Amino acid sequence: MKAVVLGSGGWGTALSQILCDNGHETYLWSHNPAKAAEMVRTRENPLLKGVYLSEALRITGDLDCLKGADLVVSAPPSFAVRETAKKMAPYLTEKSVVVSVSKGIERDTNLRLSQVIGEETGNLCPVVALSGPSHAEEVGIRMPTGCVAACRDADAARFAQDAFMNDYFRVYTSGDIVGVELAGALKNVIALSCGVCDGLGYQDNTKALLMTRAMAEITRLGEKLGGSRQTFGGLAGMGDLIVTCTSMHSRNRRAGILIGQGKTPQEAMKEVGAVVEGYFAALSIHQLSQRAGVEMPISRCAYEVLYEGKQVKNVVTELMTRAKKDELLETVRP
Ligand SMILES: NC(=O)c1ccc[n+]([C@@H]2O[C@H](COP(=O)([O-])OP(=O)(O)OC[C@H]3O[C@@H](n4cnc5c(N)ncnc54)[C@H](O)[C@@H]3O)[C@@H](O)[C@H]2O)c1
Ligand SMILES: O=P(O)(O)OC[C@H](O)CO
Repeated sequence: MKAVVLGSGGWGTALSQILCDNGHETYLWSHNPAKAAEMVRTRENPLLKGVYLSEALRITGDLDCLKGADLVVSAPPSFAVRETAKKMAPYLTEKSVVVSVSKGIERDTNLRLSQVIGEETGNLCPVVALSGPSHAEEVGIRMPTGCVAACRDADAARFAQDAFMNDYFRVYTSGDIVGVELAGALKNVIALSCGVCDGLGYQDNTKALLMTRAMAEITRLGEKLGGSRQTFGGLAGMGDLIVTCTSMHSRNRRAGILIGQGKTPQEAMKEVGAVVEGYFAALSIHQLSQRAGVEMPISRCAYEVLYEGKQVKNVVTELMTRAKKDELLETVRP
């Protein structure tokens, strides 16, 4: 099989290495030809330090590598998914399968990323969402990892499962692409918020409280928008929430730590030096939850800190002193 990965950040690079390990003819495309040339020379990506890229992996800045591709992986930051889909569109056929691995919601349209790709490719071929607890740094060194390949087209989901699965990368299929994509985008804001707790010096009780109540609000919005409740308890939901809220690999969490320590969001993102999707998602989620009439106190507070300059200390007090509620019934005590 011929596979092409578009987007040479840490994640696109780690996934291209999996496809290569699985014996597929694999291309890794960078939108920056100079960066592609440097990776060819060093066999390393500065965004995935310490991972040697095998000689069989073809690294290029030439889009013509898409000619005859069976599998196309869309792996840019979410803000560049539409322009990347535009670039792949002329090369796709009805037999192609696109796998979307970015985690976010498109700004302004609030579309899921598979919907954005579908729009730009005229829904010519199926788009599978691959998501789960999977830091590129660990996949790159072949640590056992699990993800979900979700698509309404079960054959396409199985095609992606077959392409990626091996003895260190386990892939489950799912028909709930809505839930899988939303879970991946929503958890980034919570990972950032968890980092803020760390930055403020709060410890394990606080983070367990935050993660558990975040699951409740993420699931509430996800279900309202058509996702399945079970998905939010699975790898793309709970699994990814755990890994991003607890790992120092997480760019969202690291940005949050810096904000908790007093940096502005812009300073924090600059210092992290890689894409912090939670910053962008906070805005879309705020709009989506307002439109759907779903209460999301943690995500709303993150939005207020990131976009309205609210002080993090005030936000914590506000969250802790909200009206008294029943945990299961979600009702407020009069
Ligand atoms: N890093 C991970 O562990 C991981 C895991 C799962 C999912 N993801 C998701 O994958 C997506 C990409 O993240 P990443 O970690 O690989 O990013 P990264 O921060 O490592 O790198 C971003 C990459 O995007 C490239 N880029 C910038 N503008 C572009 C454009 N207009 N067109 C194409 N490429 C462009 C940059 O050159 C860079 O290579 C994000 O949505 C992220 O949430 C990341
Ligand atoms: O580094 P983060 O916070 O963007 O998280 C990366 C992945 O989503 C982890 O599954």
